[in-house]
This record gives sequence, C-alpha cells and structure tokens, in this order.
Amino acid sequence: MISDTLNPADDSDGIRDRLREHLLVVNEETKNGGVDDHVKIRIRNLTKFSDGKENPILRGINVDILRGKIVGIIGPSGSGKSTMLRALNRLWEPPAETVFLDGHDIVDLDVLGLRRKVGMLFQIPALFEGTVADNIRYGPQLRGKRLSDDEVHKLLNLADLDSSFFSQIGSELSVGQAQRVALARTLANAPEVLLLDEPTSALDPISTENIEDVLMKLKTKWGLTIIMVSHSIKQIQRIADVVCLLVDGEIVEILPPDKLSEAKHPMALKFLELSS
Ligand SMILES: Nc1ncnc2c1ncn2[C@@H]1O[C@H](COP(=O)(O)OP(=O)(O)OP(=O)(O)O)[C@@H](O)[C@H]1O
Repeated sequence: MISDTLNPADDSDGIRDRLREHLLVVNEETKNGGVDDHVKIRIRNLTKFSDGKENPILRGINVDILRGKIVGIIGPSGSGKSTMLRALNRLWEPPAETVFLDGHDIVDLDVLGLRRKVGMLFQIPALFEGTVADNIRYGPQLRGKRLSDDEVHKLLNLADLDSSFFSQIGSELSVGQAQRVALARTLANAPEVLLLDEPTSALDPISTENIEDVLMKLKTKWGLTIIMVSHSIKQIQRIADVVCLLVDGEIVEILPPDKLSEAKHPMALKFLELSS
C-alpha cells in the first residue's frame, strides 16, 4: 500500500530502498508531482468522471512508476485498468497536475511528442497498409527521417522477427506476428515507456512467450519502463516487478508478484482467488 510518511533522510532500516525495488514511494516532498530521478511516471489523485454514471471510473489514483521497471496492472473487468493506462499518453485528457512524465505535467507537453515517448500496444494490432518495413518506417518518417534497411532489420530483430518479414504485407500476417510488427513500429520511435493493454490476450502460448521475452529484453537492455494490463495473473507473475491491483477505480494493493497472496483488500482477495 502507499506509504505517505517515509522520510528519505530516515532510512536506517533500508525500507525506502526495499519499497523502491518494487515501486512506489509517495513522500511529502513529491506528493504534488515534484521531481525524483527514480520515478518515470508519477500519478497524483487521478480521477475520471463519466457522463451518466454515478460513480467515477477512476477514484484518486496515486502511484509512482519507477524507471526501468515492468509494472503489471490487474483487476476485475470494468475496474478502470484501460482507462488508467490511456490517461498516460493522453488518449483521454487527464486533469492538470495529475500525471507527470520525468517531472513534467503531461498536459503541458506536445501530445505527439508525448506519444512518441510513451508508446502503446493494444489487444489487436492494427497495421497500416503496405509492407512490414513501411509500417516500421512510419513514425520516424512523420518526423522527416527515413530509416535505413539496416535499421529496419535491427528493429525486426529486436521484436524477434527474422529478416524475411521485411517485405511481407502487414495484412497477411498472423495476429502474433502482427503484434511483434506493431511492437517494432513503436520501438522505431525510441520510446521511453511502453503501455500495453492486454497485448497477448489474442495470442497463442508460443507467441505470448515470444512477446514476453522481448519485453524482458527491452527492460534489461533498453531500460524501458513498461506498464502492462493483463488478465493473466500467471503472465504478470512471470514478467512484472510489481503488481497494482485495481478495484472500482482505485488501486487497492501494490505488491511484488510473488507476494500476491498477501493481499488484504476483500475484493482483491476474491479476484485473486477466482483468477488462480
Ligand atoms: N469513455 C467512456 N465513457 C463512459 N464510460 C466509460 C468510458 N470508458 C470506460 N468507461 C467505463 O469505465 C469503466 C472502466 O472501464 P475500463 O475499460 O477502464 O475497465 P477495465 O478494467 O480495463 O476493463 P476490462 O478488463 O473489461 O477491459 C467501465 O464501467 C466502462 O464501461
């Protein structure tokens, strides 16, 4: 759970470092979005109301996403996981002073620049018309840069696709292959953060494992910060450094993946019990 009392000067028992390993320290200095080198994305009191609904979709989300970690987001259907994720690259406009990237309020940033830094993959990849190479070149081309063949091959390789995919037509690929092309296309923008909304739920176990391996590589080799919504608790346990559990628009638990059994919130417990 969120600790709002930790004082960085008083860390004699090392608890701050331990918490840092797993994410999330909210302390007095940074409560209102101050800068902290370890924090890539800071979310403060993020609330979303929706027309025609009595209860807000998100209710005061507070969390720090640490640089270079994989954060898993789990929770019952309709708990607000996708809505939370979509705020982070402004697919909806969060209120000012609620989401910060490297200490900058994201609503003050150029939205296209933000989306280049904070890439996103969805459940079903949507490739553009044309070849795989055309798809991968798309983002840099918008900024006037044409990737060389060699650069495209490197991105294919990074996404675990062999060279033969270069000239294939995007619409002729399997969903698993298309998802890896979508990943390569996102990586072509040199993102710092990846938002993943159930990226493997339409894939078979082998394609799922391929994507998971690539994500682990991106974390360790590129230092990417990855936030992943998944309905598979096993998947989250395989790859996440920390797990946030959402219930009714609130983060009710933040735990290391091997400590989910220590959840205390009754709805979280029920959800975990039914999901295992
Ligand atoms: N633009 C919107 N307008 C109105 N209601 C919305 C909007 N977007 C989402 N909702 C509602 O907000 C709630 C949370 O939706 P969201 O998709 O974020 O949940 P989720 O946890 O990702 O669900 P799932 O696991 O089923 O994908 C749902 O009740 C949904 O119907």
